Amino acid sequence: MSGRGITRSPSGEIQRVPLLFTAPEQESLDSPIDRRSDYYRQQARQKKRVIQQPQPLMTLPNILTFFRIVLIPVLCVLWFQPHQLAPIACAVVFITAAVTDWADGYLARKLKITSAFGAFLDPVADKIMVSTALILLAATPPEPLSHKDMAAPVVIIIGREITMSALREWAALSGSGAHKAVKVNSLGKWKTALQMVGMSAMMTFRRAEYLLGNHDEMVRLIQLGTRMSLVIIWAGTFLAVWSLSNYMANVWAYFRYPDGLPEGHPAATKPPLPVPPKKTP
Ligand SMILES: O=P(O)(O)OC[C@H](O)CO
Repeated sequence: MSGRGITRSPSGEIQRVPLLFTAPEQESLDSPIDRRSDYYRQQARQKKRVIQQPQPLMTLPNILTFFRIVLIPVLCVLWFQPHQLAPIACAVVFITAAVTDWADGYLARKLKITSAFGAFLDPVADKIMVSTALILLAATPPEPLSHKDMAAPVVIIIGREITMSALREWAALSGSGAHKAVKVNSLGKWKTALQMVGMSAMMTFRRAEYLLGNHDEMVRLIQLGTRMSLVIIWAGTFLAVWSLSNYMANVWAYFRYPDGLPEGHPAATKPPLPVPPKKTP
């Protein structure tokens, strides 16, 4: 039996697929070539097949998240247009995306249509949106900022997002409950909100003298606004590092104490969840 590149024996066991240019006897868990694929194959053998319930995909919150992803190429195309209104159009596109970020979560909770797919897609869309906007701002920094001013927060935030995605993948692959330790928390939401506010403000001030006037006082105000926006982005950068260390601490605590934190542990501030009473038939 076979499907989507996976070959199964009649007994249901996943069969070994030989790697290109590698003799079967060379394949081993210690080989850097195939350590990953062997690991996944072993995991697949060990895991019981879970019956997956069909999940609704095109719910209103998910459509909003998809819309946010569609806005990314729109932002990229608009960014380099020479038209005087292009910078403010970019700001409008980015602010719209930021609003959908708030709206999709709100609607999912309000309409009680949260889904595992939405929980996966939402942070991914945020990461792509934030990283794209940061790269664009670093490529053409608004006056009076330089490339140097933008470089550090951009590198820290994008590095953090890559690490965070890898941490989630690793937690999910461990096959245990560790994925719960990396579920989006309020600190993660605040850091995204702060970054989006900082970037929205910076885009609004970018070349704003075209619309607001080119006299000295106005230019000074616009430049002050741009500097303040950078301060907000730095605050978002600080929260990004803080929330990452928080997620890492959660994962570490999970693997160190899989049965729950011991009494008196500094992180054991929350009371244990009440155990629901067993239903009697
Ligand atoms: O905690 P993160 O980095 O996965 O991000 C949180 C999301 O952006 C919240 O919408």
